[in-house]
Amino acid sequence: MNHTDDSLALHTDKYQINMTQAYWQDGMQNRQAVFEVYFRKLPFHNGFAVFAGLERVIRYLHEFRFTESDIDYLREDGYSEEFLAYLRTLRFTGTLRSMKEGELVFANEPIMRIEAPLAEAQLVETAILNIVNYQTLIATKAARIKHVVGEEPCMEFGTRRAQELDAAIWGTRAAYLAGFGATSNVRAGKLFGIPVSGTHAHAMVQAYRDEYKAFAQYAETHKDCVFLVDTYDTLKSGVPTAIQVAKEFGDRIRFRGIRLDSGDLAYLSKEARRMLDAAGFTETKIYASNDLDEQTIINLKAQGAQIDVWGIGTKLITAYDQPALGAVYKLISIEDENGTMADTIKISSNPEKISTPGRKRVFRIVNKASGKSEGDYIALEHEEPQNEDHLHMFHPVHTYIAKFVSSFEARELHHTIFEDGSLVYPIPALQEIREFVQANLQVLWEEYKRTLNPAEYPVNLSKACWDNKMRLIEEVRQKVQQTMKA
Ligand SMILES: Nc1ncnc2c1ncn2[C@@H]1O[C@H](COP(=O)(O)OP(=O)(O)OP(=O)(O)O)[C@@H](O)[C@H]1O
Ligand SMILES: O=P(O)(O)OC[C@H]1O[C@H](OP(=O)(O)OP(=O)(O)O)[C@H](O)[C@@H]1O
Ligand SMILES: O=C(O)c1cccnc1
Repeated sequence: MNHTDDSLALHTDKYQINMTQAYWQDGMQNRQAVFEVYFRKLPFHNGFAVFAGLERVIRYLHEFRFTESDIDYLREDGYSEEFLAYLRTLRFTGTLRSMKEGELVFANEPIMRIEAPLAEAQLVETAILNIVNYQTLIATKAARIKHVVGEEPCMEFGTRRAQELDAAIWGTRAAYLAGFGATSNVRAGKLFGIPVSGTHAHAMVQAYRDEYKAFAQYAETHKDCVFLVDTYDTLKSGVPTAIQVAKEFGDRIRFRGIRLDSGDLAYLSKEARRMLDAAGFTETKIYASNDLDEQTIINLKAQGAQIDVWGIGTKLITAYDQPALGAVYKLISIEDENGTMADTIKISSNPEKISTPGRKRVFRIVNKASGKSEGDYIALEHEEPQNEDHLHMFHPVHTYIAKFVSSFEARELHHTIFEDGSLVYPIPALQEIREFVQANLQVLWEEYKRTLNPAEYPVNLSKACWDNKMRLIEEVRQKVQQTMKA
């Protein structure tokens, strides 16, 4: 490395810096700009996503600055001294409104809203999307897996397969937040207080060239023992040897379990259970791992597998079946040359992809009688849906799909995190976020939670928000027509 890696300011796409340069040269850099973060499609065909990444976004914005090494590097790239001097002064001075980490989020609703001088808001886009896309994706995958597992513990085993070090660490945190119970990554334990636990690998049995010696040595050195029983022959050698060592060591160890890591996990777990029970080890748990995900787990359960603890690595930490969430960062409002805010829109031939202009608030409309959510309601900044007796909720594209809701609680989902550059939000403990996820899931009807073909959760626009969108679409249409005539 030629330069010290002492900041994340350059963790951005070059075009952000180039746009910033254009704004700065034009004197536009301090115009207030409002951007929103949202995705258009839920990952894994799931019925909801679990938002994760806020804590890291907070750290990033808090520390945002171009260091001398960043400036030196940009100088080599030919940027002018005047522009570099300007970059050196930049800090995040804006306002961030965001959903809390652990909030359930759906397609086409703003997760975050960044309101800042244009240059700042533009420069932070890439890192914010990088963080939110990955962490939300993994938290959602973890929630899917946890949903099919149910009450049994899930352990995160993915570090060796993760897309490098950061992904392992923050992915583990996302998995824990969404309901996993422990990780094998010791550094994640140190950094975030996640419970760390583990068994042992085939290498240990191979190193001793003998299962008995390996298990016995493990038992000599550890009170809690989980023996990996599939190195040679699970039922003929692994399980009997584990039982033998456990009997020999008696009270000197706690024989917590055995781990199965290959072969037919349903058959082997049932046989192993029978053998452990027959030997009196009815409390000893059966751990299973080997490329597990929600599909294999559903299948194993359907076969009556006797698995008590699930170790899940590759398919979780890499979001194997959908390796990217497509959250975007879109400009929704910008200060014009007269100092007034003007809403902006991005048109698409696909109506679902047309952005929704203007500063907005998102509410979860919870039916007071059932305690369940009727859907999310996106309103313009000044609106107070809570004050309405009957809320008209209609589909933003197919507007005839509509209902009136009464006796509801409109829970606002955005919170102020930074106010004019100051952090005003107390970052919650990870444990609290974990509990928040479970409480949020309680509010969702089961129809939205099933992993296969879930029902589509309503995300509606208020009439005022919808009208504003239609007004801008018409404005753009007229502008395009005038351009064509000219
Ligand atoms: N009873 C089962 N029903 C459905 N899937 C299973 C069952 N048992 C195991 N699996 C899954 O099938 C896949 C089998 O993996 P693989 O082909 O690598 O076989 P293996 O026995 O694990 O071999 P290896 O020794 O190379 O690990 C894994 O994803 C595993 O989780
Ligand atoms: O299967 P995952 O969900 O990724 O869980 C982690 C895997 O990592 C370990 O073995 P590794 O894959 O390194 O080697 P092995 O399976 O060939 O023993 C462990 O035994 C699991 O199988
Ligand atoms: O502790 C384990 O059993 C473990 C840890 C990482 C990967 N696979 C298994």
